[in-house]
Amino acid sequence: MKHYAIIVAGGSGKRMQSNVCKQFLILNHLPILMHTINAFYHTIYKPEIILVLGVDSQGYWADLCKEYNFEVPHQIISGGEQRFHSVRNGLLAIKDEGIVAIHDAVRPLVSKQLIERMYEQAAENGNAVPYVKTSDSLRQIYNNTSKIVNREQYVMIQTPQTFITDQLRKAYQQNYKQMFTDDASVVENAGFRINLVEGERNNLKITYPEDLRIASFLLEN
Ligand SMILES: Nc1ccn([C@@H]2O[C@H](COP(=O)(O)OP(=O)(O)OP(=O)(O)O)[C@@H](O)[C@H]2O)c(=O)n1
Ligand SMILES: C[C@](O)(CO)[C@H](O)COP(=O)(O)O
Repeated sequence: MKHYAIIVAGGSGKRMQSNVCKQFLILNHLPILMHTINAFYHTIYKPEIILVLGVDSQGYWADLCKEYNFEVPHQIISGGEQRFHSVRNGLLAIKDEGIVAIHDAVRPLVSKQLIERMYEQAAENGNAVPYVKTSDSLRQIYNNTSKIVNREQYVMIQTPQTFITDQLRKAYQQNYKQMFTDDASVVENAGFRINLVEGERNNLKITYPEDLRIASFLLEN
């Protein structure tokens, strides 16, 4: 069975408010995206890596690879308007059957153990989607007010979300919907049951400036 990793790095990082797209920012001496690709490359599965990049970023990435002597083999595919379109473009580059992990470029702290667990669980169950419980209380907002909800009924979803190619290909034939904020939502809407697997608290998504400082601390400790 072949193993693939689609790393989506086609976003512009508006919430980070930096001049350089956040996936290229330096985290403890290495661009975030290189940490992320290395994490997959160093697993026992050594997946074929498909890197989805915005057309405007591809030259910059080539320069970074030279500057950092980055030699992990990867195929570059152009991104799309939304994350959904970027994933779909990456998926079109996969011709064989296998297991595909889809991962946000901006989750560089993902562990080797979590990636391997996701591939194993997807092989057994068709898909695997990592989650963590919330330690905060949750409220639902409506009509200018809010109401407490039962937090035991909610979990927070991470990546790598991992699927057998058959499920992903069927799911990504659908047209884009606003509710498709991740791959599990696309696959579920195509009629497949989602298999939740425990994720990792450290597997944070670098979204806001303070996340970069937290990630830097976690990497060093
Ligand atoms: N059209 C898009 C949009 C997002 N992504 C990727 O999807 C991941 C998760 O998205 P997010 O954290 O929202 O990144 P951005 O869209 O870049 O950030 P923002 O929403 O703040 O602009 C990121 O690795 C991002 O590069 C992508 O490949 N293609
Ligand atoms: C895919 C994801 O990281 C799962 O938590 C999340 O849905 C991405 O959301 P974003 O708003 O595109 O960052």
